[in-house]
Amino acid sequence: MSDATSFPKSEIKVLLLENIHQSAIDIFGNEGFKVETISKALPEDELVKKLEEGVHVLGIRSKTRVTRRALEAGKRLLSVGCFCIGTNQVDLEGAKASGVPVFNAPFSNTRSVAELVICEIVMLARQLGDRSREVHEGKWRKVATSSYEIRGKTLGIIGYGHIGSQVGVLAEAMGMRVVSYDIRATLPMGNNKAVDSLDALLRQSDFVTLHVPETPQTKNMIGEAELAKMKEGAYLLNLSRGTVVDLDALAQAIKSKRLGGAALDVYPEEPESNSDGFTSIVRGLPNVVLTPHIGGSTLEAQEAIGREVANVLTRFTNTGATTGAVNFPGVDLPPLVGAHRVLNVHRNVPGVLRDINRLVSERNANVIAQQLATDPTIGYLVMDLDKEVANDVRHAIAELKTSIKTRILY
Ligand SMILES: NC(=O)C1=CN([C@@H]2O[C@H](COP(=O)(O)OP(=O)(O)OC[C@H]3O[C@@H](n4cnc5c(N)ncnc54)[C@H](O)[C@@H]3O)[C@@H](O)[C@H]2O)C=CC1
Ligand SMILES: O=C(O)CCC(=O)C(=O)O
Repeated sequence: MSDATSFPKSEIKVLLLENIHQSAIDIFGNEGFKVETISKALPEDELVKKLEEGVHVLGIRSKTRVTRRALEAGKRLLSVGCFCIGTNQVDLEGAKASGVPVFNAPFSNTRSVAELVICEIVMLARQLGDRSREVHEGKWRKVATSSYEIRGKTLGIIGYGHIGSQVGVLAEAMGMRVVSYDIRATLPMGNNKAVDSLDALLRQSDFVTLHVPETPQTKNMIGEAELAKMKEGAYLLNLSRGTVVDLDALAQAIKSKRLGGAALDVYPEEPESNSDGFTSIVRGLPNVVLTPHIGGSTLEAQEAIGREVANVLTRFTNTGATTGAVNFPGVDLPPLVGAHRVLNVHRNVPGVLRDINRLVSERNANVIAQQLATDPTIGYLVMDLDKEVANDVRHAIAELKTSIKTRILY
């Protein structure tokens, strides 16, 4: 039996973790929702406890793992918002199976990441991290050894999506030659040349930068074998996800001087909050720039992400619209006028629509508007009905064995 939900706005509980920007808190607050904020990521047990207490809208950034167990504990959970680009931290299939759409901000921090990549390319080429640290320590090493211009050098971009293509455009403006590798065909921006294999990219690039999502295919996609294919003295940048690079192999390639340096913003294990310490095999290596997952951490990006994700979550809560959800069939819906709206997520199995239509017609309900979107596993049906019968229809549909989540909007 599904969990039927309908309530006044003041009873909608929003839980925001990981220092989500005030712009989001303001949007939810102005909407009349109840907002609780916690500045760090929650480990699974604590998240389960919070969700069991009755959270309707959960907001996270990249660190909180939203597991199937957490989703199953969140009986009242309506939606999850990732206030970032990556959604690998959420069990997306588990969320879908629980009738919970997951939203993100697909490009509000793109430019911030791209700018940091360009900055770090110059840093690596000039050994800026090391020179700066030395001067802070009172050492004056004015040397040109192993310092280069980036003009005319080749930048290899792995993952030519939003961030990768922005990086390419900026790098060309700095006089670099740009090549890219992606598993799908993409529109090359500027003079970028797509190459047809990872090998080809690794062998010709002076700088290699990674902009792929965390997936089973990208896990350790840069390991010992791939590092061995890179040019002598080349540089590696990873501002995507920590699982993409084998850090033991990277540390070895730096120590043996096979690579000239690396810039890392993400790690396989990251601290949950700013007060936790950080240990890694790559700490203390020469010409290795380490940052604490700040690729998207600019005020501009955080403010924009806060607004963007809070708005889509609010729109889903108020209208049922799932446009932009990363794990759910998309239904774009206008605000509700002159009717009640029944929203039903169901298992996509034969006979489900027949059963729903029977319940509607038995109640003599007039369907004012109806939308259905499906994928191979679920269906999302939205019906605007006469006010007199809508609640009765909602309860009857919620009782169907095929229903996953059913709610009504007044
Ligand atoms: N360091 C930070 O603070 C941030 C990190 N990120 C990370 O950057 C990643 C990329 O972001 P976007 O460019 O917005 O994503 P996107 O989805 O626009 O682009 C990713 C590209 O990678 C390609 N790709 C996927 N698997 C691949 C594979 N095995 N080999 C080659 N290419 C592959 C895709 O086809 C796509 O074109 C995000 O998934 C996120 O993990 C994003 C924002 C901030
Ligand atoms: O700073 C954050 O919230 C995470 C940024 C990130 O990795 C992303 O947007 O995917």
